[in-house]
Amino acid sequence: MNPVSATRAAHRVLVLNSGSSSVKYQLLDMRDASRLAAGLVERIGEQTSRLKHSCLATGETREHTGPIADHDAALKAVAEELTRDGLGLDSPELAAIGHRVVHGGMFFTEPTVVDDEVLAEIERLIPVAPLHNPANLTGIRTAQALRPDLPQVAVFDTAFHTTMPESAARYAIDPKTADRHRIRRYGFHGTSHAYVSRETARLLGKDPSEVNVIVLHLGNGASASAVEKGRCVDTSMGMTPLEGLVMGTRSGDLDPAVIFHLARVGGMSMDEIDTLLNKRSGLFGLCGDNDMREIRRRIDEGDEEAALAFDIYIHRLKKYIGAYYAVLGQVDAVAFTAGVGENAAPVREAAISGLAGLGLAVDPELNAVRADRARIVSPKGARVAVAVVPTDEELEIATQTYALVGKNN
Ligand SMILES: Nc1ncnc2c1ncn2[C@@H]1O[C@H](COP(=O)(O)OP(=O)(O)O)[C@@H](O)[C@H]1O
Ligand SMILES: CC(=O)OP(=O)(O)O
Ligand SMILES: [Mg+2]
Repeated sequence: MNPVSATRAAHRVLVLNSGSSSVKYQLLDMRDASRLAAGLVERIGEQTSRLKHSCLATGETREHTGPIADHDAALKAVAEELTRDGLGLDSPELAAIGHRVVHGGMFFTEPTVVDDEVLAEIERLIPVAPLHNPANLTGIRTAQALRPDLPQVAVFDTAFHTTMPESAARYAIDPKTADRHRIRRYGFHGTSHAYVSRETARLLGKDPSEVNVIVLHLGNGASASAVEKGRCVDTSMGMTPLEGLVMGTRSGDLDPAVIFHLARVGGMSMDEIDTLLNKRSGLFGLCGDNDMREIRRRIDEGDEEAALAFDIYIHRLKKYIGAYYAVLGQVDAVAFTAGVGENAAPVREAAISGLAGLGLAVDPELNAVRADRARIVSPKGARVAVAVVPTDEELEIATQTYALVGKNN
């Protein structure tokens, strides 16, 4: 902890992680990085929206169901919950509000205090992040309206990946066309990849500058990254969060000609294809379920459709582990994180199986342990560690926000 910050009157940070139909939030006390309140608003825009709020100080949890029309209404509902706990946004103890912004393009390589120019640039990037950036913008604008005097800080999913070499970031298309339309690999989930690669180094008792890590962020959206001595050198998501691994509802990698074929021969419109690949593909498209828990349950009951979806998911994951092994040349750890990575032991086991030639294995007993802490699940003395490292995007956003606001004070 920084002793200067400990004496600051304003030491709380509210973090807003606005997704396309949800808002996750946390209020943290940055003197010890403890969580004061946390919650989630889901299914925004539907009749059955749900707000789940926990106050860590009192141990109280509240849940409301009912229509929440948009992100603006969602944020106002969150502000009311915080006020009920005596943690309202009007508190002088609040130092800043940190926002996850999914697409920062090439422009934003670091967390940034929001001003009109920053807002305009996030807005210009909407065409390459149509599901995410509009929600992030609404979050920022509503927060500004509630506390116009407070610094609003944007923390970009893309920032950690801006260290990628051109050989990894460029697609093999004519550079003039690419530059005109800002087509390149940006990568996403960067806050998570940064946090998890650092925590993995810590777990190994090393400095991040001493280790090479393959991070597998497997949530609803999923991405892999190759992190060399603390810097990202490749990642599986591309210009948008559609490329790469098989995800909950997104296809990941696909022959681009499939799109021409669906349009020309299948008679589908571009919007229909977009919806198909982003919202009705991946695990959901393959077997009708996007939740790994449900897929495992079906497999246990002998469901072949679910088993094939699982195999396709694992095959893609294994390919990326191999690819990033080759990109890095030497690997110290493979780290599994996010909802699936942290909880689904069969996914870790299947993805690593058969990779003993690369020095990779999981110990079945260690892998079966359920715990919230970072841990190694490879056999003792293995050449490469396989680790489970819980991600904490909200803590990372709060830390970056507080550091920036402190610098500017
Ligand atoms: N116990 C579990 N076993 C297997 N999968 C799980 C478990 N808990 C959560 N998951 C998976 O995690 C996913 C959500 O991950 P999360 O990182 O919260 O995603 P996101 O932040 O993208 O919404 C769920 O869809 C589910 O598939
Ligand atoms: C960028 C991205 O895919 O985010 P999420 O996993 O939250 O959808
Ligand atoms: Mg997530």
